[in-house]
Amino acid sequence: MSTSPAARTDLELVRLVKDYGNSLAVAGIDLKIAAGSYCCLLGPSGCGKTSTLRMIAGHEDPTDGAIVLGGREITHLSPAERGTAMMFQSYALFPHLTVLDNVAFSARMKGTAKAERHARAMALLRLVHMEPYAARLPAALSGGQQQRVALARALMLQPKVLLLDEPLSALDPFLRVKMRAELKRWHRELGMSFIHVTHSQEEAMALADLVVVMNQGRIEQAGSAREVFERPRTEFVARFIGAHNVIDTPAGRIAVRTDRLRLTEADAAGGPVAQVAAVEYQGAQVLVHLAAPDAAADDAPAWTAALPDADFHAAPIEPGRRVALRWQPADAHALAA
Ligand SMILES: Nc1ncnc2c1ncn2[C@@H]1O[C@H](COP(=O)(O)OP(=O)(O)OP(=O)(O)O)[C@@H](O)[C@H]1O
Repeated sequence: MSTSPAARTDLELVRLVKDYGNSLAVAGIDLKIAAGSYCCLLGPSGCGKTSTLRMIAGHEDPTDGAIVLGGREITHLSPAERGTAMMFQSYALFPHLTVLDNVAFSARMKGTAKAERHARAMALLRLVHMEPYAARLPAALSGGQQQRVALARALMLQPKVLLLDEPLSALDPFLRVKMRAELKRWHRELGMSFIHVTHSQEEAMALADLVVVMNQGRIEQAGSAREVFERPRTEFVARFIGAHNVIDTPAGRIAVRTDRLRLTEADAAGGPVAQVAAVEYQGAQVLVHLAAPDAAADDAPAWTAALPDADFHAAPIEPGRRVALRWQPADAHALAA
């Protein structure tokens, strides 16, 4: 499905707030999501990502601010009127209805004739490779199959934006990777925006064109996966995305990727010094975990250098050794205070 540029629909959140009284879940966020994007709202438990998604869906009333879809304010419209559809974590299929009737349910509520709604539901089941299961009840499906049906059911509403609340969290790790590829394919084929809530940075990096990192009801950084990974804006983002070191320097706090950190003799002039706490062989690279000089014995290592295996084996480093941390100036990213 492709749309002309004029028909492309942005979703915009304007100073959006959700205050539950005892907790400020979303603290006034501004965000623009281009039509056709795959956006992941990423952050730890309690950061406000589900509240944000539920406000976009119309399942939660914002305390303040606005939600605009394609130039139309939808802040206070009912879920069915706003051009969004939500796929829930639990899939929420009706247990007593067949797969076909589950998918066709919203059209039945709207009074669409049986032949037409069944034809549309079948076409969507074909899209998600579930056509052979149309007559089954949900209990006779695997988790991955139920999820496909839930997706087809959400698509029946012909949304401009599909909202996915932790869609992969109930699946085992093997199926999760498989379904990740499926989500990407469906997104490409359907051309609508997907907004996907996750606490997994790996999932967000694999799927999203736009990664929105949230912390305590605020957006820490929004950008492409590469931007967020290569130039984390804050210490929170650097630590949450992982594979970064946060290092204090005279010029301020910086982030340096673990694969860009190099180790030299500790008596070379200048730079932070560390003690090798542990060495972990990982095949293509070797992780050297480093303790700050003033660390207590049971502190977690402060930094990690991921060294190419050939470099490590050419000059092996033993635990207990004192080393200096080195990096190229271009690999140091200043972090906002
Ligand atoms: N219905 C509610 N009533 C009161 N407080 C709530 C309600 N829903 C969420 N909260 C609080 O708002 C904050 C944000 O919750 P939210 O569910 O949006 O975060 P989240 O990032 O999606 O977390 P999780 O990954 O655990 O679902 C939390 O402190 C939570 O306890």
